[in-house]
Amino acid sequence: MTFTLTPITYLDIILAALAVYGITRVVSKRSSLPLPPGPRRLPIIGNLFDMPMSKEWETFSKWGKEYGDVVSVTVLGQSIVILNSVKPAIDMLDRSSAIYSDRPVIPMAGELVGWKNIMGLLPYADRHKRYRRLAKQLFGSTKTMEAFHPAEELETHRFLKRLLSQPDRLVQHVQKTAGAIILRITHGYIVQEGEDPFVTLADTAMEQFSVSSSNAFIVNIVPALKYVPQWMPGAGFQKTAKEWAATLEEMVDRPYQWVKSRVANGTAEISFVSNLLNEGLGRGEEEFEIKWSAASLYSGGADTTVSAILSFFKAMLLWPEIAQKAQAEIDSVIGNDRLPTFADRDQLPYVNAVVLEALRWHTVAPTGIPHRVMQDNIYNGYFIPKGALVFANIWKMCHDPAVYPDPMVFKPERYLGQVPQMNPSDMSFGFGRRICPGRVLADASLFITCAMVLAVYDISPYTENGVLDRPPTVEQMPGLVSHPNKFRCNIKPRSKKTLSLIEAEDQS
Ligand code: HEM
Repeated sequence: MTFTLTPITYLDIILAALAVYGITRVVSKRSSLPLPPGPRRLPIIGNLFDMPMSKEWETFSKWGKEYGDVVSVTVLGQSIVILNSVKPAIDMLDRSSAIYSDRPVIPMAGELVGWKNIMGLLPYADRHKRYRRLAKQLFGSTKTMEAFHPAEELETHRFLKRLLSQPDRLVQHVQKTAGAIILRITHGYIVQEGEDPFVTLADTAMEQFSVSSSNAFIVNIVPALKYVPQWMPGAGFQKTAKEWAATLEEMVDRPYQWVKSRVANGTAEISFVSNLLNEGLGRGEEEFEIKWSAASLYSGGADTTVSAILSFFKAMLLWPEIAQKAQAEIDSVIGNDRLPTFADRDQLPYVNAVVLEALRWHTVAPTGIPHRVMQDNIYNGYFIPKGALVFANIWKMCHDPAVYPDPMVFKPERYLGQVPQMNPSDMSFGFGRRICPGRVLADASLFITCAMVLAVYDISPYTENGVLDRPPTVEQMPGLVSHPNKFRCNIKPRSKKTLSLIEAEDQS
């Protein structure tokens, strides 16, 4: 796919700076209290040139060392507050969630393409609360999630089979399985082997989201440009926005119509959408909210789960002794006549600790999604202005040596024994009223994948023409959702017995 982007020039930046100059002055005069500390601001542009172009969490962590756990910068009049430890994140985003739960407006992705209707970008208002209520009914707790355990087990078994037939396509299989599980739960849809039309559509729309929410589009820096008509020179982004809006609409509507027709003829599987339609919902506004909240779950859940599962594979490659310890636990609890299931979970403390460590070691959403402050506020003597964007530096929280000694080492033992270290689920899924609504599903997917994969496969260094690969480097790639950097590995059945478990007919 090719994208036409509008390059940003210094003139653009200066224009944007002048446009917001007035706002800066108003904000800075609103309180006599100081903003939280941070790097020195220049007149008008503030910290524009201090802002990292990617991997923000690294710069944010450096600032944290210099200025403390609550840091602030200003970019073209926009205040940005960075929280580098759990305490201020809980104080502000959880305890004061009534005023810390809005989201920023992203002109290109949100307004022009239409992603503003997705849960993650909705303003904090009634519609957002209704979406969340719907999602909570579905998988708000381990109990409600139980209805979907058979589907999770079945799809993960299909994943094992795909790995057997094409072990070199790990990333594609993980992507397919994550999409398959969510589409099954939200729409009762079973993905096709090979290319699946709904998965392809969703992946295209997500790719477009990633570009349209970046500063590659100047309209994201100068929002007033969104009013420029399409025929004006330089307004090519309006045409792109129209095309991408059509993809998004299709991604939201097609799977919904698919379920609707099955509910009408009585052949729909149990799912988020079919449950709601069977309850008699689905007219006008309700229909809009059902289909957009279902699509929100796909867009929030597919890529994040992929990142977490890939990091698990990489960790098992780098720390084979940990994989062996987990395998010994699985063998002693389950034997090797069947695959693990959710019913075994309580008897597998070490595997559960591997799941937690995978979540911490590689931080899937290193800076979360920014929250926007809805009212002026004071925190520890600092002024937090209305409209400020608050980033939780989740990467730092998960790699703080004071909380997790040797933070780059994968050590599931951290969570076992008399004095376990902090549970990384407490921060990995964000905070307050915006906390990830898919966290119970994410945890379930991670557990069943780790348990089933370890039960039947050995993960070892890749060999090409008899030459062993060197251990992969450990790096988090840029992005709101960060994947581990590329690596390859051998994935082989542990024994003839486990091979027969992989090849067996589906259990569920
Ligand atoms: C390992 C997997 C996952 C991680 C680490 C993760 C992490 C996060 C984080 C950090 C946020 C931002 C929270 C905040 O603003 O404070 C978030 C939001 C969100 N997540 Fe997840 N997530 C994961 C899986 C999922 C899954 C499986 C789903 C859906 C099925 C999902 C759906 C969402 C949605 C819809 C939001 C937006 C919530 C809102 O704005 O109200 N996520 N997630």
